[in-house]
Amino acid sequence: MQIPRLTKSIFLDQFLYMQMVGVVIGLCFPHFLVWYGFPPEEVLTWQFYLLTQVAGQIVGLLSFLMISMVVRPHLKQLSLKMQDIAKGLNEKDFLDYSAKCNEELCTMDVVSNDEIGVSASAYNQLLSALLSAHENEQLFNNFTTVMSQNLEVNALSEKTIDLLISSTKIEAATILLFKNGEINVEATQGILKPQTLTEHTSVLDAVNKGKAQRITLPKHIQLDGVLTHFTPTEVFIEPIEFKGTHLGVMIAATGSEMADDRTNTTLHLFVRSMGLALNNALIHSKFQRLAAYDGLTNIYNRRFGMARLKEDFGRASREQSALSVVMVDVDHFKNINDNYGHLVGDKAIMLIASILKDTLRDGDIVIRYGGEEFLMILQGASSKDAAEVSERIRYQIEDTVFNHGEQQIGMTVSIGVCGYPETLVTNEVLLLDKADQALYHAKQTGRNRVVQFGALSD
Ligand SMILES: Nc1nc2c(ncn2[C@@H]2O[C@H](COP(=O)(O)OP(=O)(O)OP(=O)(O)O)[C@@H](O)[C@H]2O)c(=O)[nH]1
Repeated sequence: MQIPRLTKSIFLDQFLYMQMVGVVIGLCFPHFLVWYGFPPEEVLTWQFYLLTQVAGQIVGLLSFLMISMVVRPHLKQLSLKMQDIAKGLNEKDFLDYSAKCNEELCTMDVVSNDEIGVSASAYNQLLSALLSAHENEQLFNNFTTVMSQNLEVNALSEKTIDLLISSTKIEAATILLFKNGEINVEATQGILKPQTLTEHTSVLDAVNKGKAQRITLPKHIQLDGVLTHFTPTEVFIEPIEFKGTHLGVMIAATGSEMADDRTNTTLHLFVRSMGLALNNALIHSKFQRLAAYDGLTNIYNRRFGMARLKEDFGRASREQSALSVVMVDVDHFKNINDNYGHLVGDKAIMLIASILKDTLRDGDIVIRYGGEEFLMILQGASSKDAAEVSERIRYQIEDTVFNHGEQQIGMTVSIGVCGYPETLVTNEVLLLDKADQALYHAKQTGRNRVVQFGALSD
């Protein structure tokens, strides 16, 4: 039953109704006393009426005060806390509010099982739903940033695993990707021997057939040291796909605690969204490779080589460290083309490129500089060191016989070397130019030779 509202305040309405009840009680009470046996001449007097009216008003007032004292503080607490949330939501960064929000500060005490208690507990549930929705929003924002800011497959995979482990119950994870017919470990954290997972049937099923698996391990089964450093409770094998193409698989394991809803949702969302981001990253790396490599020899092309030389020279001149460039040119290469055809010439170029590549140390690079001309950048090598390496290369090429059917084709190279800072040049183009002069000298003085620029100028 709804009692009509008299004012805009429920508490004021309550007060007015209690006063009305007081008036009615004050009017009825003398008649009740007559019915009970009191003499009418004593109780049906205006003085007695006045007295009962006053008593009725006092009872009405006390009842209003009691209700105000019992109910009002709870409602007030609820309204203040709700105002706090509203303020927190309006602020730009809800993060501050949620960080400050502890049980004492934000939650309501549930002190009764009536509507007031139900409101308090509904408020608490709403608050925790709001905080967890906000946490999820933050997490997905971070994930979107990771996806949009990382175009490298490796960085993207590593950062996704970092985020997954830091924000869910997942404690170890590995991302395996399918590339050039092989499954490779792209990023891993907390998984022992991730490489062995590439042969596991469940993993192969995920990669080849897109089959997801969730394995719950009973508590008594100890898998210590097999998959992770800890005892996993659940292992997820989730295929990573893009438009039906299987790109790879994410393997994730929870630690002591089972995966909660947030972990499940996050894991699935990450895996689903990663398909697109990884596909973009793979395309990007293919383009990068195409842009940096020479199609015939699969070594760096001139464009990439020049950019790299600029960087290396900049570092060497800043740190005053050694850097040598070596120009290698095949002798009378035109004859090979003329005598055996261009296809054989191409194979000969490929052979020379692979010999050069195999001779170099880690960190040194070989570039196809022109048709049958190669450039090598040797970091930390003096001109003397570079000449020694060049001499080995010259000898090895001279010693290698290139078989074409029945025929055996011999090749030689001429090499020009220039080293910084022995030859004190101001930029990398000048350094190259000096090596080119040394090469020219090698050609002019009979070919199949190594010439150092420094020796030239002496
Ligand atoms: N097959 C093949 N030949 C190429 C390629 N690039 C350049 N050449 C050939 O390499 C030859 C280079 O000839 P030249 O510059 O005259 O030099 P060379 O015959 O090696 O003589 P020297 O350098 O003076 O010892 C030319 O015949 C080019 O056509 C290539 O990618 N494939």
